Amino acid sequence: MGRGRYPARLKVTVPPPEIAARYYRSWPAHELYHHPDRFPLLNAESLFGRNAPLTLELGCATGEYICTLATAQPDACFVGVDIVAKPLYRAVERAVELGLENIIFLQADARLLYQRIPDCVLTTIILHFPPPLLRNRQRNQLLVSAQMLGCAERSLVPGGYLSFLTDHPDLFSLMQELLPAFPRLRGLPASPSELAVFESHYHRRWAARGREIRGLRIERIAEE
Ligand SMILES: C[S@@+](CC[C@H](N)C(=O)[O-])C[C@H]1O[C@@H](n2cnc3c(N)ncnc32)[C@H](O)[C@@H]1O
Repeated sequence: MGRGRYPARLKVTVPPPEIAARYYRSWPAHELYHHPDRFPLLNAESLFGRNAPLTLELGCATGEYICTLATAQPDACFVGVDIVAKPLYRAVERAVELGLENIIFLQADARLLYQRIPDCVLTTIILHFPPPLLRNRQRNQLLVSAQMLGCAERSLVPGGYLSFLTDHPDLFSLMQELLPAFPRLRGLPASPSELAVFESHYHRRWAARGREIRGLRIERIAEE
């Protein structure tokens, strides 16, 4: 199995049209790259038709974690993004099983989405177990990047935060190296309870193998 992508053997079915219309969107990379204005802005108003706190998960895979959050916070809105469609079909099944009305899954390259996120619209960004750096030349494919942090600094509301977890020491160091360039973001160590939330496949997987899980709660601080 690839280290960064979800298992190709995952058995899922494409959601029927009426379910897909409710829970699933696909924004093709080529079109998003060349014609970003053809896509809606990523905020609660345009995606859910209401003004509500919005949480975005980057690389949500089968949506285990974000569905747990959406169940616990029915008044807030949630968007799970993944570049691969198959795990998102499973995420949609999960949302249907749970009867969720406050979540959408979006198949898109997260790195092309940042430009569609307005300022100060997100209360939380989740980045748990993003793919690691495998080779140096893949550096521009990383989700841990200055581009992502620039988006977080701009799009999080003051007091909002980015939850970052990884089992990969190099990715953790990279995040720490990048952070000082963003004066409105402050990285705090993840609390023991944040590190112990085993609500995702990869969290359980790496913890079961005894890998050390590192995390940061990166807060968007208010202007002076
Ligand atoms: C290791 S999995 C982690 C999944 C989940 N967050 C968890 O904790 O179990 C990384 C996920 O990131 C997704 N991913 C990788 N690059 C991406 C990108 N550029 N945009 C969106 N998703 C991406 C992969 O498809 C995969 O589902």
